[in-house]
Amino acid sequence: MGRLIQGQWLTDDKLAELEAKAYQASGGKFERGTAGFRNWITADGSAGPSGTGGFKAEAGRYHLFAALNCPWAHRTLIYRQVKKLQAVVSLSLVAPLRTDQGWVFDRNQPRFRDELYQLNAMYELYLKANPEYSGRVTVPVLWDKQQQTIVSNESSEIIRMFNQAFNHVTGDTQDFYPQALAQEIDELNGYIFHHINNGVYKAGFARTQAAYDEAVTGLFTALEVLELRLARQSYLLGEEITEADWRLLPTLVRFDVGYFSAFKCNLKMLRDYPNLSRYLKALYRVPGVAQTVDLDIYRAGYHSKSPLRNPHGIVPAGPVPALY
Ligand SMILES: N[C@@H](CCC(=O)N[C@@H](CS)C(=O)NCC(=O)O)C(=O)O
Repeated sequence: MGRLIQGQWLTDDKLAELEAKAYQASGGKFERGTAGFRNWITADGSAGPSGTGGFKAEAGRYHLFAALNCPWAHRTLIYRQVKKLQAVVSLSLVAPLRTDQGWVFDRNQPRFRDELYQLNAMYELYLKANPEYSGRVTVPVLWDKQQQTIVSNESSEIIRMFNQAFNHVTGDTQDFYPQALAQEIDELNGYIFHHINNGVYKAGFARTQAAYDEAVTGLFTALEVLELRLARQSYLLGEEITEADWRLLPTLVRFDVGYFSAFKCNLKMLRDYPNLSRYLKALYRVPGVAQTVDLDIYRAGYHSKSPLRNPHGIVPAGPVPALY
């Protein structure tokens, strides 16, 4: 994996000591860091809730860097489809497997080539934005071709920009974050992030039994809560799809093929929940969404070789998911 420290790429062996100290300080719990670039694209270029202004929504100006296997990047890919931004915001996909150089592109596979700058690795993009950058090199990244810098590397904010900043460009006015539901969506997002989106990682990356037990209990309790909620209504907030649904989908769609075995989230499979399964299929059928999903990549990605979790890199054959 590795990380940039003052503009230098450091591989995992050099970082292992640093990381072990962080786990020691947290009692074996996995703790997620925060993203470093937090500007906003707005319809008129005025500043958003954080960062600086100057990022006006314009066709052709911005580029999204994403990984198909990354659930956070997945949100942004979904929004690019459902908000009809394919022709407005261009896209590069990294190869769906992290290496000791972090996320890299693959010139031999057209799907995973960077046509914008012919980059070899994502860290080169971070260095283009800031040659002295220190921190994790994460996807997704929303890039401004005009100012040659990163607008944002925080998926929860990129989807809010995609939700409305480009409406005048695309003519698409669907609103997945309506003002009247904003508070309820935020509260549910917080709950789902803590127990489900990040809950699977807390289970999978735990280094003590207690940390794993806590995460897995929280995760399955939350799934039961949502299962009950979906007995009364089609989507999390009622009969209309909202941001809360789009943020849940990437975790649900990876559950049976990835988290169940690779992260030991195995009290139940997602398919054992009738309402969540029906709900997942309904979201999957929204035009454009299926193109953002690749179960074989998830299965291979979550079971890739890892000295801690899967030393031989054996990819399990099942389960065969029932998505369609
Ligand atoms: N805050 C970020 C987190 C994104 C994130 O953690 N991405 C992972 C891939 S799933 C990543 O790129 N990790 C690289 C690393 O941690 O070095 C977001 O939600 O956009």
